[in-house]
Amino acid sequence: MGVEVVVDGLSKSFGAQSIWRDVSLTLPPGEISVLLGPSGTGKSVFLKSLVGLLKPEQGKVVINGVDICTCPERDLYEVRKLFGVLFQDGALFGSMNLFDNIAFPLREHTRKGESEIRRIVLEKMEMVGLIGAEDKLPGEISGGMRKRAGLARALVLDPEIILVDEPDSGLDPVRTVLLNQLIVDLNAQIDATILIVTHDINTARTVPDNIGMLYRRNLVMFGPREVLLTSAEPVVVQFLNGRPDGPIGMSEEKDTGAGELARLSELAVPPMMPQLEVTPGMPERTAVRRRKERVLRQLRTLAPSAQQEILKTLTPEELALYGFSAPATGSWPQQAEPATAPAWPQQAEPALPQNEVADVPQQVRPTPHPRDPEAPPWAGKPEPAAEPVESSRRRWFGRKRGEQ
Ligand SMILES: Nc1ncnc2c1ncn2[C@@H]1O[C@H](COP(=O)(O)OP(=O)(O)OP(=O)(O)O)[C@@H](O)[C@H]1O
Repeated sequence: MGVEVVVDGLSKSFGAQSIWRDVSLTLPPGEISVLLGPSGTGKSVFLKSLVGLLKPEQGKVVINGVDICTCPERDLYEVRKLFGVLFQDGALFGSMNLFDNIAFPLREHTRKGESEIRRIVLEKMEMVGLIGAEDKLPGEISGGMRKRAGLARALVLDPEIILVDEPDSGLDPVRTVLLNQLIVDLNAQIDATILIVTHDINTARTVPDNIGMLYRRNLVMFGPREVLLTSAEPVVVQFLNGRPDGPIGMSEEKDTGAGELARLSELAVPPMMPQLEVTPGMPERTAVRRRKERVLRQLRTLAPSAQQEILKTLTPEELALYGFSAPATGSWPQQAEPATAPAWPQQAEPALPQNEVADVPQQVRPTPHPRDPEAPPWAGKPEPAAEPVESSRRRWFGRKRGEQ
């Protein structure tokens, strides 16, 4: 199974330019997460910081107990072996054919013989559908093939963490969906922890288990996909609807007028789309079951709209097991206290320690846009405090790290 990546209080600047500050999130092991954000918000800088290519000034990135921001170079070298990175353009060497490009990390970082290298390279090329293209140069193939070759190269060292920078850039919608399907299938086969950086709405809505969003130098949120995809935060609604009016503008520092926000508040949050399933014949994604257990443990801390979407994914047996009653009329949720601590009948692992449950608020970031009358216009209209939805949204958006 992939390893957990814990990011705690990370801040990065270039000179006087602050890129993002105090970013905290945990990439759950073996799950697929997406980091969204408008252009220039520092998504690629975040990926490079995770793999130790850039050094944040503050905070930690802890992987297998090693803080890669402060560890000695030799420890960083070891931790980096856990990673496979697919850069935007595939980052292939133009003068090498695909076979040699994909074999490169094996020849550089291992002592494997050429026959073993050949076996591994062909296995990975088959996984990404590139068998037969071994002798092609990167300049002779399409953008989609280059991405797949980059993915094959990212896989040859059997990574436990895969970082993917904008898999959709330069691809048509069909190739994008095919690449997304490939990533989901790969996750089923190797159970690696995957983080995808993108601004493609369709990818965000269909691929990940968890979604985060960077905006104005802050991590607006990070958590189960249902939270962001049902959020009514103006910046999220604008982004998911791909609208010109709203807090996001050509300039990062755009001010939003009241009229724009009013138009935005009339927009519906797009309905949830089903998550991509693995291709028939592939192994199941074991991360799906682990995630379900994890998310159900934190269910009551989530916004009601997210709770509803999560409960809809449960079978009647799971509803009964977790102490939720099925809706009589199709309205959700009818949530009761679970009779017992959640436990799957087939669960082999011991019950989680208490503090693991207490970790949940670390996923819940305070909003940089507090909804009060003093807030700037882009923060949106304050809603009546008595509304249960609002109070629950405050619980999701307004919680400080460490608060229960
Ligand atoms: N090595 C660097 N030195 C100085 N500034 C940098 C460096 N790398 C990135 N930046 C700056 O950091 C900011 C964020 O860049 P980044 O590429 O991470 O954004 P992004 O969110 O990935 O954008 P896009 O979605 O357009 O790819 C930009 O202003 C960029 O100019």
